[in-house]
Amino acid sequence: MKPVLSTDEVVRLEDIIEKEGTSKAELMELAGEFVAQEVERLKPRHVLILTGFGNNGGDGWVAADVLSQKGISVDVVTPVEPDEIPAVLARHVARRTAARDVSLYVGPSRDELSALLEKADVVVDAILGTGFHGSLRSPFSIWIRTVNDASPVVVSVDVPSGLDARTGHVEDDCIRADRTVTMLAPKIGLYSGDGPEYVGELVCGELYEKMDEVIGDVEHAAEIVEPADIVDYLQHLPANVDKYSRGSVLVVAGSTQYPGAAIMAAKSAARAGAGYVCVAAPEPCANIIRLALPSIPVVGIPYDSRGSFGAAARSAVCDLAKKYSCVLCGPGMTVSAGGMDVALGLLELDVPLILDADALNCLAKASIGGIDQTPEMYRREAPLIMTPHYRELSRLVGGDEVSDLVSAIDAAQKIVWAAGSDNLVVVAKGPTTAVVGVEKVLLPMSGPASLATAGSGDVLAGILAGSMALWADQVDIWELLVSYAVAIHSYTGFAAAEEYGEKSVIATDLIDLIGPAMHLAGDEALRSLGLLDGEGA
Ligand SMILES: NC(=O)C1=CN([C@@H]2O[C@H](COP(=O)(O)OP(=O)(O)OC[C@H]3O[C@@H](n4cnc5c(N)ncnc54)[C@H](OP(=O)(O)O)[C@@H]3O)[C@@H](O)[C@H]2O)[C@@H](O)CC1
Ligand SMILES: Nc1ncnc2c1ncn2[C@@H]1O[C@H](COP(=O)(O)OP(=O)(O)O)[C@@H](O)[C@H]1O
Ligand SMILES: [K+]
Repeated sequence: MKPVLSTDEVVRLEDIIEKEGTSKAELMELAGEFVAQEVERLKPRHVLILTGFGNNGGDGWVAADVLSQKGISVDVVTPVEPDEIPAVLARHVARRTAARDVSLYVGPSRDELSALLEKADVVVDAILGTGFHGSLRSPFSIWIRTVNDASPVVVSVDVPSGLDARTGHVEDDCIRADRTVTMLAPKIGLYSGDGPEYVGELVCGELYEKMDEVIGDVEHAAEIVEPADIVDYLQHLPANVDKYSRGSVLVVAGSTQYPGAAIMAAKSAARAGAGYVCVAAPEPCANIIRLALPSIPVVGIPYDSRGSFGAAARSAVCDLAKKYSCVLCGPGMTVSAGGMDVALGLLELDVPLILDADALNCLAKASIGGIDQTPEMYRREAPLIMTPHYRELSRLVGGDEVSDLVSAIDAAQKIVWAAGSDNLVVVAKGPTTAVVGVEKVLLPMSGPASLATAGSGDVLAGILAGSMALWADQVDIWELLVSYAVAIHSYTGFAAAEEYGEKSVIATDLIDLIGPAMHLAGDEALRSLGLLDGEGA
């Protein structure tokens, strides 16, 4: 797994590295050299480097120096003369570079900049990095708009200029990069909010050769889960399994209004590997589910006047639930008094439990001011996985704003820290999904925007339930198993987008692609471990 840091922790890391004997001036040289190396890969003849007032610009000046010494023609744009650059380190490297064979343009007009952009094969954006805050000021607001209008090939240094590296928020405008070369470790803002829209391909220059010795001394905002990290869950089934030893899932879901959610979740659980899946649904919708899923038994449960779980549902569901390796509760069940009773009843059982969708809305309704105020409601011995999207997560914590990855991680941490249990994981679902436990925040591979379609969450909940049933006995770190399920869901998104087209994917398409998604994940894991060549088996 690869760490992702907050900007404050990046500063701490730089201080630690300095204490270990590598100065910030040396880091800037290494950063500039790394940028130059990444730019050189693109085989440009003419490079335009845009620099700002700070050390991000310093990286750009070093890159200009290195590239010009390799015989590449380099134009450097700066807002002020090198002697007037306020940041000391950046001023030093700017003066040095200005004396080399580069062409300098101080404070060019928009037309002059457009003309420079036209000449360039590659543009290096070293205008603003982690020091950017507030609203974009002139001339950078004009430069950024001019660059984006010209749409050249852009390599951004550390962070695309205009992106807040703390939150991923873009207030006014931001460089749209083809590649972002980030330094030391990726910043959380590259994954949050608007970040993924602007970053392009992300490359990290670790710069410091003994990074392994110091990275543990700073707090990680999150860790990226790579294919090799989930390889344990991609193994073949042992030959001697039977349908029960593969693990069983009870899907407590559906209502007259939303039988489809139960169908999708149950079918996904079976496709994800559970040997036996059963649905417990309000009696009036049980037949629809039976007809849709011939391989899955459906138990009709007492219901209310709206066709949702009724007053007698709790004991019926809880009696059944005890027999399963894992219970998934929530998809399509609506928020009803009976549903709330069912969710609270399941929390009291000693069975691995996934609460999704309306089960979470029921919990939110059962609490005043957020569930983190009443952790006794969800603190338990057996594993509990909650899978809220941003709006559900906001409801769970009493209405706090949850609008991006950073605020979603904050909200999820409130929930897990209040209970303090190792077996509790909140899956904060969004364009980038965070798997949040008491000690770890994991970022599994994200899927395509095609996944933003109604019912996609029901499929994820099913994949998670099937995976939990299959692997429950072999889990050390619940966050990792959950990350595996999120990654498989992401791969179904890519496979479906390829088959049906990005905009045409619907949630039911994802279900039959769970198997192919496991193959894709397996190939990628083996390839990253050097056990598979080329495009896969
Ligand atoms: N230190 C190290 O070891 C290493 C650092 N590294 C590099 O340093 C970068 C961080 O450098 P940094 O801290 O100098 O900040 P940086 O992003 O250049 O911006 C600061 C300048 O921008 C200005 N500015 C701010 N907001 C603005 C706005 N809204 N609109 C307009 N201007 C605005 C701000 O002005 P001020 O707010 O002070 O008035 C100040 O002049 C980091 O991203 C990485 O690339 C790497 O080399 C690795 C080693
Ligand atoms: N823009 C996006 N890019 C990638 N994945 C996304 C995007 N938007 C949503 N998703 C994923 O799609 C799923 C949507 O789940 P959810 O909102 O619960 O859907 P539903 O309630 O309709 O079943 C989540 O797994 C989420 O991470
Ligand atoms: K930048």
